[in-house]
Order: sequence, then C-alpha cells, then structure tokens
Amino acid sequence: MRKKQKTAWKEILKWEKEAKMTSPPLGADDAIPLQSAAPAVTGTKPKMSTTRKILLILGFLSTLAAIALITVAVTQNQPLPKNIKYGIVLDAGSSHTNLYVYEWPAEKENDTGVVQQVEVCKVEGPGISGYSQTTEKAGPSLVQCLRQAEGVIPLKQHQETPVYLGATAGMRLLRLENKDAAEKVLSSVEKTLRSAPFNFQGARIISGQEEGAYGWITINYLLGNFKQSGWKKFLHSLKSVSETSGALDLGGASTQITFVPDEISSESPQNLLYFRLYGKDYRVYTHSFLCYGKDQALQQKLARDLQSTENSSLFDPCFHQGYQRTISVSNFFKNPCTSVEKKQFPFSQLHIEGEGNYEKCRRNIQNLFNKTDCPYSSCSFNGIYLPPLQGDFGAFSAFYFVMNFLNLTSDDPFTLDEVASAIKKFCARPWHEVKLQYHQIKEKYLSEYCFSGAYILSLLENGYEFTTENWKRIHFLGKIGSSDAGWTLGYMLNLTNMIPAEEPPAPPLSYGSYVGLMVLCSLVLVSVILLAWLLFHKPKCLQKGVV
Ligand SMILES: Nc1ccn([C@@H]2O[C@H](COP(=O)(O)OP(=O)(O)OP(=O)(O)O)[C@@H](O)[C@H]2O)c(=O)n1
Ligand SMILES: [Ca+2]
Repeated sequence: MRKKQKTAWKEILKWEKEAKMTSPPLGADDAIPLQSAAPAVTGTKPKMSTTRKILLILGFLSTLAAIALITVAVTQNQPLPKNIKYGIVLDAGSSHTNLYVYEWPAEKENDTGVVQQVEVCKVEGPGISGYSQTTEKAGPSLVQCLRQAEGVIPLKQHQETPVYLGATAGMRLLRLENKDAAEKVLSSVEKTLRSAPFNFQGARIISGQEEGAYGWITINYLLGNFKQSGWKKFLHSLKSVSETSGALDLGGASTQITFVPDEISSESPQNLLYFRLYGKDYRVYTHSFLCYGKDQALQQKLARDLQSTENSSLFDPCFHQGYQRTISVSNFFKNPCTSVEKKQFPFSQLHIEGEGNYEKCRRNIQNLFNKTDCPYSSCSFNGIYLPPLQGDFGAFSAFYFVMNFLNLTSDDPFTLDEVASAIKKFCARPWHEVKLQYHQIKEKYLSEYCFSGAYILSLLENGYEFTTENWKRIHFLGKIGSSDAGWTLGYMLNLTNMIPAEEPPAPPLSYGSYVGLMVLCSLVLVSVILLAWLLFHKPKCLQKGVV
C-alpha cells in the first residue's frame, strides 16, 4: 500500500516536471489555462492533482486559521491583570473598635462573593463610647490602626479608598445618656479620619435595624446565598422560598436577630425590611435588643440582684466559686440599661462573690426576659414581635467567642443538652483552677464565660425559643473564608453600591469555557475539512484499500 502511494506521488511529480518543460513561459498575453497545458498521456491525473493542490492549500489555510483563531481567543480574552480596589470600615462597638480592610477586583465589583477581608486591626483601649469623659482622645485612639491600613493599601490608591466608621450600641447608649458627649466623640473620630490619607465617607451611629440587616447581608453574601447563576439559579427557581441564612449577632451592648420568615405578617412593620438583591426580592425580619448585649445583660442582672441586697456583699451564681469583684454603685446606675433600677443604697461599693451554680444562674438570668405580655401573634420577649423561626442561623461575634472558648463550635454540632452540661461543668470549676489553666486569657473575658454561656442559652432558648430540634440549625461561626462575620462588610457593600438590585449582565460563558469551546470548534472545523477532502478526493491508495 505504502509502495503504491509512493508510486502515485512519483507520477504526480513526474507529470509536474514534464508540464514545466512543455509549457511555454507565462507572459501577460500568452497565458495558457493550466489544465490545457497538461499532456494528454496522463489522462485525468492533471485535473485531480490541481484539485488536490487546491484542497491541500485549503486544508493548510484552515489549519492556519484554526491556530490563529485559538491564539487570538487565548490572548485577546485573557483576564487583564487584576485591578484591585480597597475599602475600609471601622466597627466602633461598645467594647472595642475594629478596623477592617477589604479588597476586590475592580472589574468584578458587582459579582457576588468577590469582596474579601485582607486585614483586621483591633484598636487599643476601650470602645469610642468609653471616651465620654475625655472625648478628644477618641479620634487619636484610631491612629495606630489607620497607619496599619496605610501599609496594606498601595500608596497610589490611598486617596481613592473609601473609609467609613459605624458606631453601634455603646454610642447609642451614650447618645441616650449624654447627647453632647456622643457628638463630641463623633467629631473627634471624624477629625482623625479626615486627616488620614483615605477618602473619608462618614462617621455615624448606625441603627439597630441597620446593624441586623447588614449582618444578615454579610453572611449571606459570604455564603454565596445571593448567587443566582448556574445550578443554584435553577434550584432556586424550583423552590418558592429563597435559601438564606438567618443572622444572630451578640455584642457587648446589643444583640440582633435577623432572618427571612416563612410567612410575613404585617403586624409589626418596624421589624420588616424589604430588599431586592441580584434580581430577587427578600422580606426580612430583624430586631435589635438594646441592653441585651452580654456586658449590658450582666449589668442588668446585677442591678436587679442589688434590689434585694441589704448589705454591700452579693453572692453571684454566675461567677466561679472563689471569684471576687468590686463595683462602684454610684457609676452603676448612670447607664440607661440599669437606670430604671436606681435606688439609694447605704454603701458605695458592692462586693461580688462567685458561687458557680449554673442552674441558679440560669434562673437568675431568666428574669431579664419578660415573657408575660405579647401584643402580637408571637413574641420573643419584652413584647417584641417574633415570627416563627425559619431555616439555618449563623451566630457570630460574642455568640462565637464564648462558644469557641467553651469548645462548643465543632462541625458536628452539639445538642442543646450537651451544650448545657458543658457550661454547667465549666461554671462549677473553682476560679483558681480556671485562672491557672487559662492564664493567657484576659481576666475580664475569662471571669465572664460562665455567665456568658448561661446567658447565650437563656437568650436562645427562653428569649427566642429555640428548641432541642432547631438548635442544630444554629452554626456558631467567627469567619466565613477570610472575612469576619459581622455587619461591616454588608455596610460597605451597600454604601459602595456593590450589591445591585438586578442581576448584572454576565457573559454566558466563563473565560475557561469560552477558550475550550473555541478550541473544540476549531478542531471540528479542521476535521470536517480533512474528512471532506478524504471523501471527495480519495487518494488512489485509499480507494484501492476500500475496494
Ligand atoms: N475573645 C473574646 C472577645 C470578646 N469577648 C467579649 O465579647 C463581647 C464583645 O463582643 P463584640 O461583638 O466585640 O461587641 P461590640 O461590638 O463591642 O459591642 P456592640 O456590638 O454591642 O456595640 C464583649 O463582652 C467582650 O468582652 C469575649 O468574651 N472574648
Ligand atoms: Ca458589634
């Protein structure tokens, strides 16, 4: 076969040689059609050969075209070098301030899940509301973290980087207690932020409703729940409800609960929010309980306990046995969370002594939740509307800090009973033993984990009425990916218009699929041309082979 093929090619070459010799040189006037120049001896051979030549050239050109097409597709559509944008948010909480630096690729800013935290800086000292007596020091306290942000963000992008400060419950309380001091604190932080090299976008006290809503947006953005593409879009279209996760935030001074309920009743419109995100409508329930953050809840509890105290000593079941603390009674009632309990006491200092009794502590805490009056179809506590709980919940900030310390945040969730017995066991441990084991942990935090654990269970079980059943739907989380769970990311996404109401038009194919498809099409094209050539102008050898 190979030999025969060789002979065929030999014949073609031979004829070409002859043709060259017999053909007159081609001039402008005497150009002879190529076919008529072929000697008659070779019969149809010259005709075949010319067609083959053309087909060969065509095949060669199509291969070249296919290669060019692929090269253009690969180079032209290569993602451009990343153009990174930055944003800064300061979370001025009641217990401390955190500065977050976020980054995202500029060309993808309307996509979901592209913004991520690249830096967090914990400001030294108390939260900004702690500067009520020395308001001019609130701003300078932020300088060190602003410097840290300067180091993270490239110099040439400093001026275009927006910086926002949102103050939460600590400042809400200070505004209630002393409006003038709250304004001075805000002016001081504004002055400092304006003097930083970034693009200052505002320093304000955010409402409890905003805090709840932005926390919910953050976790659902990070969990990819707003994504409306591919399979997820298809699955969403099959379900009537949107699969979002509820958000539980426990701070020092307030706590928020936010979720999409199954059915929305309009009985308490102040608790309802309507969003349109990425082309989908969300009806969200939210409530923020001021004074029910874990620090203020402890203050409330102590204020109540004080009412029944005759002398300056108080036994507290929520502190470890052997733990002692002294508090100043006069300062204690200045706080709006405790001022209702204010009365005259014949002593200025109160000595607290721990008892380490979990059950007694739970009963003690229970008094903080008034479950008697509910003007709605269902309530959490203190007459606040709460629709039936729905779906999964992400519980973050102090919910996470406390449960994480108690080793109760594993992937395989603990049952409600297991959590309760772990906290009971921890509360029963004498203080000297706890202090020895956890000597690296700040005493303020460590001494309150027993109370905090009991408070978290009371809030979730008695306050919101989570049961043994739906307890497993609570996920205690500190971070999602590289970003902290909290309201700051949602706040920035909203203020920079990075979450569009409608789904942004996106190319139907990803870059990878596009290049893949181009390669496939080109290969098919080349194969079809080769096949056509083989079918219509079968080389002699093949014809014989078939016969
Ligand atoms: N490792 C940690 C860190 C913080 N905390 C406690 O957790 C609470 C602070 O939670 P956070 O979410 O930081 O509250 P803030 O934002 O400061 O307060 P708020 O949101 O109410 O303004 C404080 O009681 C603090 O003592 C803790 O127990 N363990
Ligand atoms: Ca907070």
